[in-house]
Amino acid sequence: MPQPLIIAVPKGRILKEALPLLARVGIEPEAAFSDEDSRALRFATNQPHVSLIRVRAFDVATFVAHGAAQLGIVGSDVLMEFAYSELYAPVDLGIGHCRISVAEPAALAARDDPRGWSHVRVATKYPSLTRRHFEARGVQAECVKLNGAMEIAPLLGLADRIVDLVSSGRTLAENGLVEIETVAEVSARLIVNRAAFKLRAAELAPLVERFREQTAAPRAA
Ligand SMILES: Nc1ncnc2c1ncn2[C@@H]1O[C@H](COP(=O)(O)OP(=O)(O)OP(=O)(O)O)[C@@H](O)[C@H]1O
Ligand SMILES: O=P(O)(O)OC[C@H]1O[C@H](OP(=O)(O)OP(=O)(O)O)[C@H](O)[C@@H]1O
Repeated sequence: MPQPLIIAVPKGRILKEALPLLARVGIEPEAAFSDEDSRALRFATNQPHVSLIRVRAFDVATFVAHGAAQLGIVGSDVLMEFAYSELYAPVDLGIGHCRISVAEPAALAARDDPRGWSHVRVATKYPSLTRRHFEARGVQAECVKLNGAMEIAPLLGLADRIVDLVSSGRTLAENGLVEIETVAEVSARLIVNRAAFKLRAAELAPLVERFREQTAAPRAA
């Protein structure tokens, strides 16, 4: 019997796209996994030694970095924020596409010139990435850390600007904000605990390859 293998996947948006990908790789969770009312956190799969844990997006990286899970699926936004050295991210899964952008109220944007910024106050879920982004162009960023609903912060005077995920742009538009610049393009990645990848190479390397093949493979119509 092989050692237990735990794969961490985020609740929320990526999950919907991740499930068909996992199925193509040959991993199908028990029915309760897709039941949003289920309070269980760990789920069996069609492979007796493989289980899935369903955790918050940022926590996927933490579970895998500490070896509590061997594999995970996580947005590259999370990897850019934490830069865990214990994580190996070998496959861009081509799902969860969006971007991280700087945005500000439309009225401010009308008279603003980003080239003149020397200091900005930014509400964000990504303080580390935000500071690095602005530092690289000589701007000091003072960050107010929020965990969601960043788009309301400028309207209430908490910060002038935000750094957050943008996909359709609808959330920005509905809150009177406009995108000023893109910080990075985002997509979901397969992550592997580096120590596990070395110690269990015979098992994990072919599994990583299957993810790579299924990611590259054309989708059935
Ligand atoms: N609008 C979007 N379009 C595409 N992908 C997105 C979008 N928003 C988030 N993502 C991706 O999905 C991941 C999880 O985002 P989601 O918004 O579902 O989590 P969350 O609700 O903020 O997480 P949590 O509540 O666990 O903190 C993000 O890290 C990002 O990679
Ligand atoms: O450009 P859009 O298509 O409007 O998408 C962007 C929104 O999607 C994400 O939030 P999500 O809806 O996942 O909720 P959250 O605030 O709980 O993270 C992100 O934080 C934005 O608020």
